[in-house]
Amino acid sequence: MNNSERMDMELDQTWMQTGEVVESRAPGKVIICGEHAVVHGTGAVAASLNRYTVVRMNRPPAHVGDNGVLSIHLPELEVRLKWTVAYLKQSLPSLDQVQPNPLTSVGSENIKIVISEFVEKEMPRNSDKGSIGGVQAFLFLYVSILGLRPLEAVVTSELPVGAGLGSSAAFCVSVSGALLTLAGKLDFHPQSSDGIRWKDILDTGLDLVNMWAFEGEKIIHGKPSGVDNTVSCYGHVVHFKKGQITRIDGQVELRMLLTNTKVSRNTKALVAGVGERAERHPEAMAAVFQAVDSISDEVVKVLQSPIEEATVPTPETISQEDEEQKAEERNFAQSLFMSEGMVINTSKTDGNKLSAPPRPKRVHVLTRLEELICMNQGLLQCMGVSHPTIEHICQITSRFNLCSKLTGAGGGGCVFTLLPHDLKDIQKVRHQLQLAGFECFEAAMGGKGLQIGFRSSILPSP
Ligand SMILES: Nc1ncnc2c1ncn2[C@@H]1O[C@H](COP(=O)(O)OP(=O)(O)OP(=O)(O)O)[C@@H](O)[C@H]1O
Ligand SMILES: C[C@@](O)(CCO)CC(=O)[O-]
Ligand SMILES: [Mg+2]
Repeated sequence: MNNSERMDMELDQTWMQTGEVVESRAPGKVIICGEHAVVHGTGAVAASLNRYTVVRMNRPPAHVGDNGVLSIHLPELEVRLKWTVAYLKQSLPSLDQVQPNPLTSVGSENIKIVISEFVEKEMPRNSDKGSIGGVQAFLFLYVSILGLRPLEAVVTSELPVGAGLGSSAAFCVSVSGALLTLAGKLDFHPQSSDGIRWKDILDTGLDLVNMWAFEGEKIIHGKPSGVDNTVSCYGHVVHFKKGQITRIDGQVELRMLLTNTKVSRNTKALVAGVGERAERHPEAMAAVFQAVDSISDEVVKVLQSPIEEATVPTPETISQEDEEQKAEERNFAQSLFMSEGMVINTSKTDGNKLSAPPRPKRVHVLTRLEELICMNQGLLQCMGVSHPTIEHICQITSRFNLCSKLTGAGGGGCVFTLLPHDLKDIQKVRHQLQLAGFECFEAAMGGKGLQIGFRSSILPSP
């Protein structure tokens, strides 16, 4: 039985009441470039992934009152919890007295402390930190947005948890989306573009979801930049810097392979580790972050450039251009020829003149992107967040002239490999990765963000 069938069965068995049933789905993400540095204020480019976390919530009818229960089922964490509302009110008196205000997160810090103490007390002693963090984030969002009311929730996911694909953000976004829908705070586009099941949310509502999801991410992550929840919420490919987002409607369609190292890691610890390294070596790390920022800027330019191929300059074309442009292009051309195994005879270069290549060479924009991705992987090594398994995957894919880098927090998790459109032997690459013990899958980037689905009679009027 797959996840969705399991959820359906569960819903049908337990939720056949007349209450409201809402579904919410939020995508995972890949970071094309800029992770970690983005926490320190530089830019990152990220895209939503066609894999989702889905929440189903049932709010029983009002007459159920305090005899109703709050039940949370998180199958990915093997967590099932249930309390009567009466018990919650008795255990959390300070929260019972506050009227929830879904429109602002002011005052959240106090609620977080109360919830954290409650979860420590209620969860089994041997619970792992991941489960505790997930339950804390859920309860915090529930109390803040809906208050202490009966609710049944199941959260399943197509994303590997804790593997760099933004599972924590998809969790926070989908939970916030469902709760805000039940609280009546979201408005929907009259025409749903995904059939009757999924509705798109108007932007003001998405801003609200993103604000709450960020608060949830803080509980799981410690110090998130906000890039993961933003991409999961709004979807598409975005450039993110200091909370500012710019959607990139690029010309270049990206294909990628994701390989899971299966090495478990924790984003909170990795982000903290980079922060400590930055404190030990402030200047060196500032330079590393600055280099990542330049890479992100260039990735944006490449993604927005026309699909037609760029021409690598010949000596004739160079002589027509200004000096600065010449130097930049010469370096780029040299690095390309070198990476293709061609020998550059530097003695033949004369000042700004490039030794003549055999013939004018045309370079696809994807080649530039690949090079930037490799550079970013090198800088992530400098930050101390790579891992031998990540390096191993990079080596395997480089045998096929493919470029890979970690995505997300690193330290294990998933590696992302850019696939050229004309790549014919993808099966060979996959086979080599599988022989080395890795699991991989092809995924699409840049789809929609959060969407809401309704069951029964509560479809919003068009
Ligand atoms: N489906 C889920 N159900 C419950 N909790 C989840 C779920 N998905 C993620 N989480 C919470 O998020 C934590 C994993 O988040 P973490 O940030 O470490 O990894 P990630 O988000 O998958 O990767 P990255 O942040 O690098 O993109 C889990 O331990 C859990 O607390
Ligand atoms: C490592 C990090 O940069 C990305 C995790 O997907 C953390 C963050 O931005 O919050
Ligand atoms: Mg995360």
